[in-house]
Amino acid sequence: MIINSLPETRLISFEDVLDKVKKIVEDVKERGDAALIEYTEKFDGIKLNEIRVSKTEIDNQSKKIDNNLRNAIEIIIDQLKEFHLSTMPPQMGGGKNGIEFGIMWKPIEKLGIYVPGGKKLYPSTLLMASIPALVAGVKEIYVATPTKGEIDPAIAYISNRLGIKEVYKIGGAQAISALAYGTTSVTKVEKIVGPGNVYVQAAKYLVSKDVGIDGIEGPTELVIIADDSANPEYLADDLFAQGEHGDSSLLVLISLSDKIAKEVEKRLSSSDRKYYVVLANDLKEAIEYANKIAPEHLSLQIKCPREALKLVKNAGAVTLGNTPPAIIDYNAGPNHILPTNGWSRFKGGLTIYDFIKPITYANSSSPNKDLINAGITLAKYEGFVIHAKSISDRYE
Ligand SMILES: NC(=O)c1ccc[n+]([C@@H]2O[C@H](COP(=O)([O-])OP(=O)(O)OC[C@H]3O[C@@H](n4cnc5c(N)ncnc54)[C@H](O)[C@@H]3O)[C@@H](O)[C@H]2O)c1
Ligand SMILES: N[C@H](CO)Cc1c[nH]c[nH+]1
Ligand SMILES: [Zn+2]
Repeated sequence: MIINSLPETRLISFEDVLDKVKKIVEDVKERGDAALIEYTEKFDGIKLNEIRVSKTEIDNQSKKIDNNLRNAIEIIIDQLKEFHLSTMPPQMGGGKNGIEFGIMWKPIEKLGIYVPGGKKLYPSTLLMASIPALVAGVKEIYVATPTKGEIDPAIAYISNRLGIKEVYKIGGAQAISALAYGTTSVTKVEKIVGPGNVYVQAAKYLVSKDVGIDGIEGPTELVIIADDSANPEYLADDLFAQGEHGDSSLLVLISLSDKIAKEVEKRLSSSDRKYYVVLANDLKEAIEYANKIAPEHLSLQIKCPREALKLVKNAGAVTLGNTPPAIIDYNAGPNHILPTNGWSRFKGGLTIYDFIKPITYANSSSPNKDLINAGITLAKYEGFVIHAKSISDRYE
């Protein structure tokens, strides 16, 4: 179905399932493994003997991938590492008025990664989350992913290759609750990252009062801005491609050309899912529309993508010109774990900064007198006389 207006809302929002998910999260928190086993049978149709994947299963499944896939994974590991290494924070800090100040970046100790696996397989997501985590120095990574019985061979291979500590055969809200609160089989973590459907994201939202989360990365979103230089076949391919994730994907074409819009619509009409196709009067208006949607993926298939890039305010990741958005999903370097539901208004995709914490410090034996007095004055103004005394006793 083609809709010739901008989307007003996302196709499915996690608010629609919050009540249901809350029950699952609380049940797992209370009953642990028993609840995990029940929900996995109910939602994934799998009777689990063991929640944690054994080392033997990981080793045996790893061996099932062929050389071609193994080489592809190695090339992608290299590419992602290079990108994330290029974003490492420089040494920061300095001093003023006799105070030495600085910042120390420390990795999160125990990290949980959710790797989706309901409708499709996502070993690529395991790479996208674990590589920046490892570059950032995270030592213990725990992975939850729904299975069809045995662990997927590529996920098993990557887990071995990257030294993932434990892998659990659980998905959905129950997996998020288990990582957040711990069960007999599942290790409690400090932070949970990773994309997934609305159940997964609603659960992340609910547990975020107790553990860190990376944000909301729900059903895939793609907005393309195209002009008459774009290839209608590529445009349709890109929309179809992100539609592969499921019916909840939000797919939007903002066209500066009536002819291109019509040609793409012709191609899309063979599909029975929702596409939004709208015309914009000029590039400025097209970018305004995109900024308002604040999509996960933004593709600028126009003559002057670099100029347009400067006007982009809200997007998870942007591909320029003919670059296919799917290259971000697999092998460009930047992350495919990206904010959805308009969250790109205030956050970006996953980077090493999701895995390190800044710990600031200050040190001084003889600060400048005016600075000392400024602190004492403000402390007294606030009524914190002992704060003031603790400063003046040292330095006055
Ligand atoms: N934004 C991003 O960065 C990004 C990246 C990759 C994938 N994605 C998105 O991740 C999603 C993956 O979704 P998926 O469903 O294939 O896999 P998933 O692993 O996210 O979800 C599967 C789990 O959902 C739970 N579930 C399914 N139906 C349920 C129901 N009726 N009630 C309660 N729980 C239920 C089950 O527990 C199941 O294990 C897609 O929407 C895709 O677009 C987003
Ligand atoms: N497009 C997804 C992010 O929304 C990422 C992905 C993984 N595999 C294929 N695509
Ligand atoms: Zn994709």
